[in-house]
Amino acid sequence: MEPQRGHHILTRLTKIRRRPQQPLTDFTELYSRIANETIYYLNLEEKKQYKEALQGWKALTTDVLFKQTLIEHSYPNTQSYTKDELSLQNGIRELYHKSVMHLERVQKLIHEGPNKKDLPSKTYSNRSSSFTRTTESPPVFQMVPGRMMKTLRNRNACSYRNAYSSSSLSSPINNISSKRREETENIKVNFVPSKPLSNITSKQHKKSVGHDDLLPKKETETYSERYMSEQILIDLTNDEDDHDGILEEPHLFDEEDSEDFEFDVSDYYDNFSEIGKEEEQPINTSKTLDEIQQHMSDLSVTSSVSSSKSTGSLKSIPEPSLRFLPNTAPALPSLPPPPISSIDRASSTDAVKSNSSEASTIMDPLKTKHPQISKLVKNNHAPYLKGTKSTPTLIVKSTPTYVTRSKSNTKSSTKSTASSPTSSLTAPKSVLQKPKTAAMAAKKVLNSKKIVNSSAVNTTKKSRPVLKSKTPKVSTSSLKKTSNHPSRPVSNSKISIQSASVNKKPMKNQTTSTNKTNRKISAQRKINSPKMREPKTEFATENDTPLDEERKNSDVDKKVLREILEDEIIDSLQGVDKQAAKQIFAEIVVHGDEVHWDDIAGLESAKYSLKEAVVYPFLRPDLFRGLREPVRGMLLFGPPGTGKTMLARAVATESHSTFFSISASSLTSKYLGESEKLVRALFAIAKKLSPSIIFVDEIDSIMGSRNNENENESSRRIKNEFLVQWSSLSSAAAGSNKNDTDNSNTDGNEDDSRVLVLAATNLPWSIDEAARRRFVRRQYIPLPEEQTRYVQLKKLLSYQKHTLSASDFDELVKITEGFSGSDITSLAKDAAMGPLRDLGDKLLETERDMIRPIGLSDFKNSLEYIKPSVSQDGLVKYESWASQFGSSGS
Ligand SMILES: Nc1ncnc2c1ncn2[C@@H]1O[C@H](COP(=O)(O)OP(=O)(O)OP(=O)(O)O)[C@@H](O)[C@H]1O
Repeated sequence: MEPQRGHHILTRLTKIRRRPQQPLTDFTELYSRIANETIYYLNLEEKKQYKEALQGWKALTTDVLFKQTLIEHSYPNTQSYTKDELSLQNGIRELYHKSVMHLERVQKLIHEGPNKKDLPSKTYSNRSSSFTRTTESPPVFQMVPGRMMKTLRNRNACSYRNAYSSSSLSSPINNISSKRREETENIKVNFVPSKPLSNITSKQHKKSVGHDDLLPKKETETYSERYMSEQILIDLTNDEDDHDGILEEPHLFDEEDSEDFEFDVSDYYDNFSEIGKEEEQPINTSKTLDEIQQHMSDLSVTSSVSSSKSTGSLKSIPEPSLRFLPNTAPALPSLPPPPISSIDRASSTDAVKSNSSEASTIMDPLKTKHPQISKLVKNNHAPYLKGTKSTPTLIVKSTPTYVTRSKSNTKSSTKSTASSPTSSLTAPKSVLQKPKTAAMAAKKVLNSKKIVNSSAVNTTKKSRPVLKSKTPKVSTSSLKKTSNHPSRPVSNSKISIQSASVNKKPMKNQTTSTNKTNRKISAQRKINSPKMREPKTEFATENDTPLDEERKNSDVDKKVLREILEDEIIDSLQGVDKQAAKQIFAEIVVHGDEVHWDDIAGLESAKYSLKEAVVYPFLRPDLFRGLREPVRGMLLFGPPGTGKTMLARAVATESHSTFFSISASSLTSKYLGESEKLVRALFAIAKKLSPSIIFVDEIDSIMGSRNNENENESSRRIKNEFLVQWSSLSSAAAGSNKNDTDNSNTDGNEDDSRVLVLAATNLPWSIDEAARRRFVRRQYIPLPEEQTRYVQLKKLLSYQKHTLSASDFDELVKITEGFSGSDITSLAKDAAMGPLRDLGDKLLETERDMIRPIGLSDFKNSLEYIKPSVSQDGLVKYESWASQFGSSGS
């Protein structure tokens, strides 16, 4: 028994250790915060301070969406969320929905309720968003972290003392009146994150799931009504837990607490729903619409809406169903724009165009900046945000499987639906999920989709499994939209090569895969299809033209395709850790900011080398075989700021290859063995998506000399794995055994060889010898020569007003001797500021055209403090290493 127990403990420990993320604390904090604010706004409602409450609910809903996105952005690996984390996440959503319901209710009361006279005249313009709060905040209920854990585990024993921290009270943010403090001081919060709001509701739902969900709902239903009638709240405990109630199980901690008044947020909510119903009066719908719009334009969180469009679409919607729509859409706080992949560029440009023409007025779920949110609101689906590291973007994902309340069912449904556990937890609502960031991968599929359509009949590789089998039928318009690289030469063989490139085996379960894909697509289509749409959605999109519909479908298709592709690729990789593969996908560089040869001044020799070594072989693989096979490694070395990274990016752009940008940190994991898995996954995916470039900036930090005694075990392992994988590229090519005359490309493995490790370093001498050997080409990128400096300066000033004559340029070229490309850019930027500096404060009033042009004097002034960053001594070292191991690339 003992050894067995020990084994179990070890297994658990290993699991814990390998868990790469821990969002529990963040979720706990967020949950605590929502609960606190909720209590406060409920108090306001109780006191009939509806305007303040409305502002609060709005701010809260917006804030929750934002915070949740941030958390999930930080912890994207939802699959490894623990039960507690999922429970909290679910609880957060539950409270969020309740907040939306209250928002509606309060709006209704403000505009149509009998208590208009109770409304305070005070306006709270600053409370339109939680990000600009300046007025009072709710009191803070301090959570004891351990207690939340206990609460979750012992769902029935969960009361919290309302503990105020003196600091929070004294802070301006939490500056509440002493009276209110007294009122709330005795409140104790009973956090039951996963507790269903009412058993009746759940039961009702259970009954209705089979048939009612397809029937049209009453037009007059509000978001809250719909939510109440449709929700399936996930409870990770079983039913009994709910029936037991708090009294049946003693409090496991702090018995003193139980003497105080206990407060259950959910109960409080429910009570308020009741109160709301009592207080509600029949509403004169005909006169309220404009009022609501007007009022919301004053109060709501900003969102981009075309007022004219909005009015148009609103008019087309029967009023009863509209009345609460405008206020239920959670407005997203402005987030940094995601890097736009070439795939999305067209659509995002459209979005930007349309948004720019729209006036910022009211929150209209039908015309928000975030169409997916509006779609969800239209469908009355609970919005759920997920963000990638860099793109807190939303996409709709259908979750066709219903989740029941039993543990086992929850598990099975998790398996059977999306990869993210949260997606199953929120079923049957549509889920907003993070987009996959494998933009390049998606591009390939989307491109290949085009090819499949056009060349499927002509393809010579009928026997090989082609991506067609994985590619769902999509509309031709979507295909047109997605082919953003018309000039990109993609061989017909590419598709089959891709699907068969790893392990040279046909893709498993070809039919299953097709079916799965089609199911996914059709599930998404169903959401969009008018048949499946619920009444509100139909009203909302009544005016949609077939083109709009087509566009929506194609957007959904693209997103689904991206997901499918990533899943397919990961599934098809054998011997590769799935988590590591997902992480590597996040490393794929999105071609948001392409660099072309012309953008780089000079460096002609380096450019030619790169073309010969990488670009031509990638574009004409048939010519580069046998003796002419392309190199597997190329090193760019030289002083900092000479354009090495630019060159690498230009190579990626010009060779139309998948570009992986890897740094030491992205391969380093503190968990034992994880780094090696990452390296293996990196090379496997690079082969799968070939032609690929694995670009390693500052390669010396990964591939430093192995003789270094200070090197730790982990980096040694990464290095060894990297070298092994790198070698496998060469052997794969050598194994292909092609000769120059063999022009057939039926082998299907040639793309494996189109993987290049491109690296850059400022310290070439510290690279390990084994790695140096693999860099067949070592290109020195020196400081720019006169001609290069001239070209660069000309380029930099080409879009600026300047008075520099040819002789001024000559002078500038002379005085910038020893400057790197980066130094010259800095100098030009600083000189361009000269005319603005002269203006001083007048800058604010001066018209753009009145600003004087840049002159030589500006450059001379800037030269006072912009100095060359590379020393002459350093240059000597580079040159001697270049003459010994490299080739010059000026
Ligand atoms: N040949 C060039 N043509 C145009 N711009 C250049 C050139 N070389 C450098 N620059 C400018 O310098 C900046 C830095 O270049 P880059 O990052 O490619 O240098 P690097 O050699 O990779 O530097 P480091 O070794 O420090 O990473 C570029 O963004 C660009 O503005």
